Amino acid sequence: MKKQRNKGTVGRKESAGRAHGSAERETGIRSSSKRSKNRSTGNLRGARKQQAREIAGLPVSKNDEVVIDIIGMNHDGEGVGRADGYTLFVAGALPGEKALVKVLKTKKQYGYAKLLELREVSPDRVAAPCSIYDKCGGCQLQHLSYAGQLAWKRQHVIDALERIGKLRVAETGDAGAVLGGDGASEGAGAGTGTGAVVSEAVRGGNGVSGDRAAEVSAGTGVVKVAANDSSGVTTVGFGGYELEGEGLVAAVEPSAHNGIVVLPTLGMAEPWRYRNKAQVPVGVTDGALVGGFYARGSHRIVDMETCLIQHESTDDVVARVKAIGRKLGITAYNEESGQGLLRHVVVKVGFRTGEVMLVLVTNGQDIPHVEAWIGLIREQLPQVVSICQNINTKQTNVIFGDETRVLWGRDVIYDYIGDVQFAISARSFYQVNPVQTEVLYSKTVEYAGLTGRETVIDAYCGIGTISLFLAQHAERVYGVEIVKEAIDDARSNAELNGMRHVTFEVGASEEVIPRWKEQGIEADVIVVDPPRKGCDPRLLETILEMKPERVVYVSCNPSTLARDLRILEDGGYRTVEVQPVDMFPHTTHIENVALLVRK
Ligand SMILES: C[S@@+](CC[C@H](N)C(=O)[O-])C[C@H]1O[C@@H](n2cnc3c(N)ncnc32)[C@H](O)[C@@H]1O
Repeated sequence: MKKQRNKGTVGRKESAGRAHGSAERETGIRSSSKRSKNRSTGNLRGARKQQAREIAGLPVSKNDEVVIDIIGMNHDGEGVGRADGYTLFVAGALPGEKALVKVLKTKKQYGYAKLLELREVSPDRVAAPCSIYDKCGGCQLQHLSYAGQLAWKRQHVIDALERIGKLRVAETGDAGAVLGGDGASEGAGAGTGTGAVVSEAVRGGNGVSGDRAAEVSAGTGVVKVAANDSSGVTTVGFGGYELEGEGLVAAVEPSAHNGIVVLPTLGMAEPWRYRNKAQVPVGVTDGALVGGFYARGSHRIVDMETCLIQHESTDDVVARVKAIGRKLGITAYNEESGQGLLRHVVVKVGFRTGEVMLVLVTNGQDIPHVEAWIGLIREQLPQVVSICQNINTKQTNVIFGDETRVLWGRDVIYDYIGDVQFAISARSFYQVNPVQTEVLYSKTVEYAGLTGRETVIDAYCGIGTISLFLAQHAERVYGVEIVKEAIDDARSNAELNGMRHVTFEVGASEEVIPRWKEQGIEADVIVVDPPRKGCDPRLLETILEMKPERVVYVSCNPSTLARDLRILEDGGYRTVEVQPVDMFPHTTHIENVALLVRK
């Protein structure tokens, strides 16, 4: 039997800004069994629950409604609350909020609850601008202000370094630091530019529980930062960062000279419409061809007209392709039956060049009325310079099949990161946020400290984007990557840019680099950009044996970054600085670049 509340269920969007500060302020647990006494099965159910609770020894059980304080946010972007010391994850709740939640599921160590009503609202809560935010799984943090997102990402990195890497993070000074206006930082963490003073008092009295609490005040407001409880939860309050120029920056100066400086996250001045690639699943709803996104936690396709993190061109291309498909009577692929033709519409956009590639992923070779299709796309979408078909007849979640052919136009589009030109094919990997990629790579080059005379190794080089960026400032660059097609792209991109001093090899970094060492190749700098699982231990061993002056570690996973930094520290390196870069605004992804020098 479903319990009714006088206030209805709130979604993240609805709950935004819905303050209930004057409402009842109890923090106790409301047992669902107690409140169901008027119902026929209530007593029995209550007794069972009571029993289960006693057995499990948990302070709450399923369907209980409790008012809890949200004290942190986990790596999935869910609010973390405590009910009598028991951890509850609550999607859509933010640190600093008090919320009425309903327990959905309990496990021994933690459980999940649904947000019913906000009793106290975080000042960092914003109304998500996207109309489908509640249904789509693409973004997780739109209900948190952008400044709040950046602060949380930085704190998440600090937590990982301290807890997983057992590394010492520099405390930011009593006198504070400076918010940089241009994203530049000088030396180890001393920011330059205009802006506000940032100060952080450790074990500060901002009322947040945890073993470390800090308060940061900036010129534009107050940032409360608190961190760390024993369950690995980051607790953080937000606010007070300033948007200026190219990005949102704040540099923090360490008070002591020891410890790693973790710079404030480099964010985007305009954190919307940043993606250059969309992969839109196509299906049928009520008999009509639709394309959009998979509803959260399912494989049901929901139609979508606009995605606020995609380039504007993408909306237009997808809408017109769907309309043309409907007009020509194209069938949509059905995952369950394996029938139907059109599986995905993939759109790639060159931000700098404006060129667009359209890829129709089909469940079969033949596209009915293909000439009419091409004609209409060309007529309606002049920015499209390449129309490709990729054939995928497998019953799989993998988007692309092995065969790609050009239906019309070129087989690649071009784009630039900085001054380096890249050719992007239907299948080639290319960073999805070109604006922030330039920020990330510029920081990588800065950390590499190149004068033009160095030999650099770029491990896990993909299509050689970092290698070519580095090659503009180095005497020789060696790149290694395990995927052959990526190395083919890397070589053609080197040629495209007339860079002959870059050598690429296919293979595992942990096998190829030791071989290079045996061949007498010595690196002044080694750059690594591994997948989420981090560096292979054999590669770390080889780095320690090769003893480059600097190691620059680009990472998409703070946990494995922290683990690997520990190994490098133990082997004779010192981590000087870590720069979080926001490559994926409104999502929980965190990218970092770290500088290590030989002790
Ligand atoms: C995070 S991506 C980095 C790509 C590239 N540096 C960039 O910025 O676009 C990691 C890359 O490592 C490659 N990879 C995975 N395991 C590898 C290994 N053992 N050795 C070399 N490359 C590997 C993947 O194929 C992928 O291209």
